[in-house]
Amino acid sequence: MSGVLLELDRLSVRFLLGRDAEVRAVTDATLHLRPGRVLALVGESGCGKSVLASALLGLLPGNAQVRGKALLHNGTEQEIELLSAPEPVLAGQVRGRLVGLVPQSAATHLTPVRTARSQLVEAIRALDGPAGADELAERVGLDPADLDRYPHELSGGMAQRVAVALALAGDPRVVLADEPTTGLDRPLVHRTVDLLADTATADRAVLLITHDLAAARRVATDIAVMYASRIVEAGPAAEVLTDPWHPYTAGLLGALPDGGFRPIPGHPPDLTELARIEQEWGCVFCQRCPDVPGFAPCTGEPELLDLGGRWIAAHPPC
Ligand SMILES: Nc1ncnc2c1ncn2[C@@H]1O[C@H](COP(=O)(O)OP(=O)(O)OP(=O)(O)O)[C@@H](O)[C@H]1O
Ligand code: NI
Repeated sequence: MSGVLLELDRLSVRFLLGRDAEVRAVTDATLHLRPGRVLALVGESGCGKSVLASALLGLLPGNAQVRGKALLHNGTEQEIELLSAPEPVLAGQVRGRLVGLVPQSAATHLTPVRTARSQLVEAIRALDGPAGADELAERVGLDPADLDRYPHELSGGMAQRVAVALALAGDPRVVLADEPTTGLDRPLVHRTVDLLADTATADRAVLLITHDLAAARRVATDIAVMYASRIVEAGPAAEVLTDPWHPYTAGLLGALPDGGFRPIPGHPPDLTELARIEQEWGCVFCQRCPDVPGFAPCTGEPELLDLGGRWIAAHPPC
C-alpha cells in the first residue's frame, strides 16, 4: 500500500441551481487518510462536510457537479478513483464493502417497521460480512437483545450504535462517520467515538465528520478544518489543536469552554455568494478574520499549502 488509503485531490462540488446560481459546497479539498488513523473533519454547520462524504460514495443528487480526484487504495488490488467510478463499481465494490458510511441523522435511515436485527442481518448477507449480528452488536457496545427492538423502541444512543454496526457490517477499510454523536450525552459521545477509533486498525481508517471539537480532540490523530467549502488547515491533531495556524481554527478553539467561550463573531457566508466574496475580498474568511484591521481585503485566492505535513490555506495578508 502507498501509505495512504484515501487520497482526495482538489475535490470540488457545486450544486447548479439554474439561472447562473450555484452553491459551492466543496472547493479544492485535498486530504490524505492514512491506515490506522482517525481523521476528524471539523467545521461549522453548512460548510460542506456531509457533501464531501456523499461525493466519495456517489450519493449526490443530479444537480451536483463534481471535480477533482478521490483515489481509494485497496491493498494489492487496483486503486479506485471514486469520483469517476461507474455506479456498478460503487454499488458492488465500494459502498459498505470498502467504504462504510454512518450517515448523518443515522436513526432516520433505519426502516421503522423492521427490527434492528433484521436490518443488520440483511446488511451482513448483502455485503458478505464476516461477523454475525450479535458479534457486531457487542463490538459497538449494544446488548444483542436490543437488536430485537424496532427503531422507535431504541434510544438515540442505541440507534446510533445500530448505525455504526450497519456501517461495519461489510468490514470496510474506510469508515465515513458523519456526525455520529449528535444528540448523545457526553459519556455516550466518548463511547461512540472510542469504538469508531478502535476500528482504525493497521489497514483501516476513519473519517470522523463532526462539529464536536472535544470529541475530535479525544480520538483524532489528524484533523482537517473546513470553512465555507474549503479546507483551511489540516495536520496532526495534537499540533493543530494546540498550535493552530489559521485564524479560523484558533477561533473554533477559542469558542470551547477551555478556550474561554469566545466564539468568532459573525456567521459563515452563504455558499451561493462564495465566488463574489472571493472576487471582492480574496479570502472567504476575511469578513470574520480578527487579523485584518478594518477588514482590509486580502488579495488572491487562498491555496492549501503543504508545509512539512501541516497544511494551511495561505491567504495573505490575513
Ligand atoms: N442538493 C443540494 N442542492 C443545493 N445545495 C445543497 C444540496 N445539498 C447540500 N447543499 C448545500 O451545501 C452546503 C453544504 O452542506 P453540508 O450538508 O455538506 O454541510 P455540513 O458541513 O455537513 O453541515 P452540518 O454540520 O449542518 O451537517 C450547504 O449550504 C447546503 O445547503
Ligand atoms: Ni453534515
